[in-house]
Amino acid sequence: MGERVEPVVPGPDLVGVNVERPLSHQQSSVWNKRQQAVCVRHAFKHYGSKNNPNHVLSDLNMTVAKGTIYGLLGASGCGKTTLLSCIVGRRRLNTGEIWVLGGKPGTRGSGVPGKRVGYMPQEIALYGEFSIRETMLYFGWIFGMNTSEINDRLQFLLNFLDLPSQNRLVKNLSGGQQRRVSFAVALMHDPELLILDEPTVGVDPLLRQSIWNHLVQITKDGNKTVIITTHYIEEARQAHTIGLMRSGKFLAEEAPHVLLSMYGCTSLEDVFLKLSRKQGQLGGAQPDNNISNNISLATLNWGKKDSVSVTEESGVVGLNFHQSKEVLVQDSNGHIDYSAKSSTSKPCLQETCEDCANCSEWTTTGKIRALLQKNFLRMWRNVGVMLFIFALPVMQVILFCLAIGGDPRGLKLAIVNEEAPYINKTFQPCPFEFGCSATNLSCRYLHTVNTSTITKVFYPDLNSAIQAVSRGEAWGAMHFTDNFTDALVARIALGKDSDEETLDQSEIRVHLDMSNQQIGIILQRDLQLTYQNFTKDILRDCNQNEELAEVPISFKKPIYGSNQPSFTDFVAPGVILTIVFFLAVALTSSALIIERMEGLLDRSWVAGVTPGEILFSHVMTQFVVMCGQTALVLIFMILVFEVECQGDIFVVIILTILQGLCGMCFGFVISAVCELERNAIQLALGSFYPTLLLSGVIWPIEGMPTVLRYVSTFLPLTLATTSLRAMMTRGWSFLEPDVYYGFISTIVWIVAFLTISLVVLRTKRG
Ligand SMILES: Nc1ncnc2c1ncn2[C@@H]1O[C@H](COP(=O)(O)OP(=O)(O)OP(=O)(O)O)[C@@H](O)[C@H]1O
Repeated sequence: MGERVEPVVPGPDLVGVNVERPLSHQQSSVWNKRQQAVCVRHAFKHYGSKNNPNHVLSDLNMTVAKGTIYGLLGASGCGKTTLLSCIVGRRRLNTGEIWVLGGKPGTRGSGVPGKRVGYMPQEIALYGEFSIRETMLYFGWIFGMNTSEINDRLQFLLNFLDLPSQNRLVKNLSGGQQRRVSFAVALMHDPELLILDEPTVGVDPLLRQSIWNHLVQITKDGNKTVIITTHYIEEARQAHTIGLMRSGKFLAEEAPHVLLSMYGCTSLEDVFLKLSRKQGQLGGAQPDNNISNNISLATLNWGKKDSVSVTEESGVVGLNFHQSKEVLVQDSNGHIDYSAKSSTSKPCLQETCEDCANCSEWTTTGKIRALLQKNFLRMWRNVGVMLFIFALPVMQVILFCLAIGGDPRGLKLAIVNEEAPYINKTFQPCPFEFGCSATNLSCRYLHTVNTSTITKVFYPDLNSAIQAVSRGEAWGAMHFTDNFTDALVARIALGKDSDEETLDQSEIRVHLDMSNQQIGIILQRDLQLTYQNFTKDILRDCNQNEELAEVPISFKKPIYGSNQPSFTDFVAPGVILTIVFFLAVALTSSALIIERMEGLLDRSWVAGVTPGEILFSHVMTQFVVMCGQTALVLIFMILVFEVECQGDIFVVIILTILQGLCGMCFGFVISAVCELERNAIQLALGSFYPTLLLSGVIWPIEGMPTVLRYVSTFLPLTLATTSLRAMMTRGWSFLEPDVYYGFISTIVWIVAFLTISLVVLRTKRG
């Protein structure tokens, strides 16, 4: 008994076939060094609220020895991925402790998450538009490798995993090839701990075998550890230890051959079923205490010449080492120790983290460089989308300038002129010789009407004209009585002494369709102006002072703007900011969601990239795009369509860029808050109209009820719009409060949005 017994683990030679493989001397000595790669104690984790929690991990204990393969098995939804994400520092336990490679995940200097861990998530989690080489370069840089190291490793992985040409785009690879690339990414930096979440799902048997072969290979020297989940229970025979998980606990944590022998089963699936039934009967995870009696049988039946040398500290230990009160430990003399010592009370072996010294070399700058290159490459690869991103603001400006602010033209006016004769129902045009003695003043008035705005349509009687308006054929009906001229002359001559009939007959009667306020007001304005011009003409012809026709208010040269203000000039500043703000929202609102849904964000977190670094890289990338968009918007608005800009163009540009930045940050908030892309789109679109309506872009906020006006002031676009309007239309400098309030408000919003995004991202990261 004193002679050394070689431990045995099932070999990798055939997938699903239990072939025993003696451990190397080196490996077994490593196991005996009591090194733990991962140690989990009393782990509790739930999702959902405290009132309605979904308990996923309940008092779970796990020990993974260094230099071993640990197969994590269990039914779908039992909590495997959750456990792994806690191990890699993606999520935090509610209670309990986790030690990984001698440190606590997420703590400074632990290297986890970070380069000490290689993680292959369940999803493919690759950038489809990247080639295999670009994918490897990106992840290599993230892990602080230099390009020549990456190239060397890439060549090895291409050969080893039988990958196609390194220049093939990931999206054009088959599902199996993509999985292999994803596996290669996890192996890229040769991590100490490899965590593989179902790497063999949907993979053909040959490839599965080669994956397992490699895992066995890399753990051989005892320095690398692998935790792997799989639904193909039988393939896990090749692991050194198996953790059978159910309802958030381990039913057993044991070497596969021991499990098979102990339960007298020929397949691990049967063991799992047996244990699950047992757990069901017991109503918990406590295993059968009598099971230890089978252990001697198990060990006796094991192998032809070997017995199982299991040590508590190796991680390849007795039945349910951490779950039961029974501990199977074989002493140096080969005696099995059944002492009822609960392993759950055993603390994790805390070692110093020797390899963390070089963790600090792995700088934020390197990661940000990789993230920036990745973001720009993604943009470049989607060049069609990029062109659209730049064409969109130009299109919006062109459409705005062409469609908004112009005076309506060709407005039909139904005219009934009882003074003008009809011959055979055909209108007899008015004579054009208008002298002072001209008898037909209604014709003269009509002649003065601005024909580009108003199109005159003549009707024989008032009734048919009004019906035309009712049918929508004209915007108004204008009626002159049959003795309009005489009555008007008498009215002018008699003045205040005019009788009722004279006043009535000299009136130009207009019945307008006022359903469209803009058109109604324009018609009123034009008809009144026409009357002013008409009376001026007459007075001039009759050698009278034509100024008598003027309304005695004189509008001098305006202090700001012109006497004929354009609606375009009023709306343009708000429209510039709205376009830049919401384009930036559109650019960023789904940026993180897409990465999150594709599992890429998870991969980045585990690689040790922080939320701040991710946000910063996105801000930088989108900022470049946004500057281009801002330039195009301002060039088209100011240079091409000659929208008035009285102020300092440099300050105008700065404010516009800041608003774009503000929109980007708002987009990041949406992206961080929303789980699904469609929710992000809904939120972005849903915020567009309220912001547009309440920010004084299309209507002065002075027209709003007081409360709404107050609310409006605190929106990101309101003060900025007022500021830009003041600069563009009044030419005010930055020193005016109206101007600098816009800057202050924008900067405050940027900081607020960035803070919210960071907090939400950190919370979601766990
Ligand atoms: N982010 C989350 N929010 C709420 N519940 C979650 C979340 N992630 C997982 N769950 C729930 O936790 C439980 C365990 O999920 P987990 O993904 O860990 O299981 P799993 O064993 O990995 O499953 P599978 O083998 O199918 O991948 C499931 O009921 C799942 O619905």
